[in-house]
Amino acid sequence: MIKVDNLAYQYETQCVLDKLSFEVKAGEKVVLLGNNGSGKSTLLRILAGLYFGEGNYFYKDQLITKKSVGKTFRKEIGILFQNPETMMFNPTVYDEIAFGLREFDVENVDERVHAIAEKFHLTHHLQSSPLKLSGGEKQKVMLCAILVLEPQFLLLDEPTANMDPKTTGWFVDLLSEMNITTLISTHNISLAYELGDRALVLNDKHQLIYNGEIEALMKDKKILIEGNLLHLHAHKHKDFQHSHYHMHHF
Ligand SMILES: Nc1ncnc2c1ncn2[C@@H]1O[C@H](COP(=O)(O)OP(=O)(O)OP(=O)(O)O)[C@@H](O)[C@H]1O
Repeated sequence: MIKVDNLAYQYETQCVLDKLSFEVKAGEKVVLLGNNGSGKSTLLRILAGLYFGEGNYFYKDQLITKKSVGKTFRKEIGILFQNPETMMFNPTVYDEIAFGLREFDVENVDERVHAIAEKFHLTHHLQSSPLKLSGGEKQKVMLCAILVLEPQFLLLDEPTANMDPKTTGWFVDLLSEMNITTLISTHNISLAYELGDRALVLNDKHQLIYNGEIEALMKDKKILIEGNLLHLHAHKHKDFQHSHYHMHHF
C-alpha cells in the first residue's frame, strides 16, 4: 500500500527523520514506537501528505509530491493527530463529523453521521460543542470524522493517550474489527501487541532500528534499550541495592 525509500526530514537545521525505508502492505496493522521527539508525528504527517521530505514516498505505487497529492489521496488517507483539539473548528460534533462528507460531496450525510455517532456512543453529544467534551471524547469525535469517510490508510498518532482503560479496551476492539491498513504510533509497549502485528522502532538519532514482528521485538533487549522502551533501574530496599530492567508502558 505504501513504500518509503530513504525518507529524510529536517526542521530548519535539525534532522528528525534519517533515511527511513520500509513498506506497509494492504491490510496490515503496524505499530510505530519510539521515544519522545524521535520523529513519529513528523513521519505520520509526511505519510498523510501534509509535509514533504527528501527521498521517495509511494502510495499505491504513485510517487507522492506536493504536486501529485490530489483529492482521492486526501480522501483515502485519514490522520488522527495526537491533540484532537488542533483538528476541531466546527460549532457542533455533528458538523465536525459531517464536515469531510460535505467537502467530498458524499451522499446521505445525515444518515452517515447518525450511524457512526451511534457506533461510537456519541449520539447524545451531536449538538454539543466539540471543545466542551473530555479529552477521550474529543479523540472519539475526530476518529468518527475520519472513519465516516471510509479511509483506506489510517494514521493514528497516540490515539489512546487521553483514553481511560475502558475506552482504550473499546478502541482496541474497534481497531481489530476494522479492515483498514493502519499505522499507529504509541508509547505504550504493552498495547503494541493488541494494536498490531508488526512494529517499526525509531531511536533518538531518528533512525529506523527495527522493522519486524512485535513478538520478536519483545525479546530483543538491545533494540528495546536503544528505542528507550526498556531501562535499567536501580532500586534501594532498606540496605539492599539492586537493579533490574523495567519496561516502559506509558
Ligand atoms: N514544527 C516544528 N518545528 C521545529 N521542530 C519541530 C516541529 N515539530 C516537531 N519538531 C521537533 O522535531 C522532533 C521530532 O518531533 P515529533 O513530534 O515528530 O516526535 P515524536 O516522536 O512524535 O514525539 P512525541 O512522542 O513526544 O510526540 C522533536 O525534536 C521536535 O521538537
